[in-house]
Amino acid sequence: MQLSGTATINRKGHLEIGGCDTVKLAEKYGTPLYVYDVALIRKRARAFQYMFEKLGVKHQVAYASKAFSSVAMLQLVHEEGLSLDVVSGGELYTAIVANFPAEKIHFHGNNKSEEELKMALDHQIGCIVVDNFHELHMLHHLCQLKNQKVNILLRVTPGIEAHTHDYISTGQEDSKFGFDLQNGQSETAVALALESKFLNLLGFHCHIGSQIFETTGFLLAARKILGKVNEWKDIYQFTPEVLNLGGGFGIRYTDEDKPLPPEQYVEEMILEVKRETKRLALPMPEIWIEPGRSLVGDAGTTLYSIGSRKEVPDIRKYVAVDGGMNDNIRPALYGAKYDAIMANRADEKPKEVVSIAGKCCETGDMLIWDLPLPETETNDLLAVFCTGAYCYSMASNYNRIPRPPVVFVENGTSRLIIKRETYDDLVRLDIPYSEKTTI
Ligand SMILES: Cc1ncc(COP(=O)(O)O)c(C=O)c1O
Ligand SMILES: N[C@@H](CCCC[NH3+])C(=O)O
Repeated sequence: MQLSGTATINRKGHLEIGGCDTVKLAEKYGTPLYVYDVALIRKRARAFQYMFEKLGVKHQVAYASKAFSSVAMLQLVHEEGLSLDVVSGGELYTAIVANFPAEKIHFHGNNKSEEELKMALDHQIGCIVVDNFHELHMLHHLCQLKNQKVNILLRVTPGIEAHTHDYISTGQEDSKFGFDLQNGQSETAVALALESKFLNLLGFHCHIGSQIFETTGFLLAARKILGKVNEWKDIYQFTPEVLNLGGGFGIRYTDEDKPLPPEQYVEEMILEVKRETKRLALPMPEIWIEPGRSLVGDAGTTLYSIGSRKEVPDIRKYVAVDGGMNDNIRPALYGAKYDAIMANRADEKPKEVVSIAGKCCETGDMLIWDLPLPETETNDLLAVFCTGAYCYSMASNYNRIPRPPVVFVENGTSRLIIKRETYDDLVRLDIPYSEKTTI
């Protein structure tokens, strides 16, 4: 297995990330523990911006904070010059606490509440990505009440089947997201938005899915949208300032995955949009993108302590760790595959094949099937790679298990950025029955 970013194996045979020995990190912070390689996040952030700058194309690279959001993470994202995509009042609140510049925040979601839209307007965020007619009317009305104008993009569904898991495919016609591009919904939305003196229509957004390894779908989406723009331009005297092609760029979880470098996704998109706008004599729009997983996914590693073992003779060896579907729901939810090594004996050759079980009371709580490892012992340290995206952010307290802490490592220094939950945290919102509280 190929190590990512600054990960390496040190002279003691321990996995080291960001110049920090993972065995020491586990001693200091306990396990399970999420460790983020800050240098790798910075590298990815720069890689996504590089081609836009090289080719002189106006752009925004907005980090999709659903992948992993915390105050420190958003501060790092801002330090690297990115914009931000939020998808709920909670993600927006985190951005505000992190002092993220409001004008660089974009608000997504297929069912934003009135309260969430008011919050976005109160903070005068950069752009609201309007998903449906209900939201379009509600936003117009709220702006009218406040006598405030807001920038919007219309999220369109281009009718593209991305080659990925059904649950994370979003560009197909039969989707809960966006205005359909083919059946006239998008055109009606354009007309309504342009009629409103409170909605400043910047352009269009589409997001075709997640963990995508090729550029075809993105290019096809761009062509489809620009084709419609061309049809509508004389009717509405409107051409978009912004074309947002979403996120979804794939990463390597295991050696089976073959993602493209960030620069290639961006370069091909830019060239396609340039070609198509030239062909149709349309003005070149700004291009915005929204990478989530590809900015943080392989920068995250989860450290677990190995506990119990169970052998089913001639069938399987189960090795259990002190976390599982609470801190990484992806194997149970999507059948996602991960790679791992023994962090405290990373220089040893595999001696057995084991299956890594989580500690939840669910048969499906299996993190990795059939993993070659050196002979495992209780208290060995397992490092599961590529857990930076959609692991902490989708973590739960199922079985009343506290969520693990998160540390950033960089240049030999570790820094706690999210504390471990305590048992007290778990009961913090509980109201004892004995108080006879009535609502
Ligand atoms: C609208 C939107 N933008 C961006 C993303 C980020 O996707 P990814 O993490 O695959 O880059 C998502 C999630 O799939 C999304 O729904
Ligand atoms: N949570 C998904 C990605 C969802 C993206 C949201 N649109 C995953 O872990 O792969």
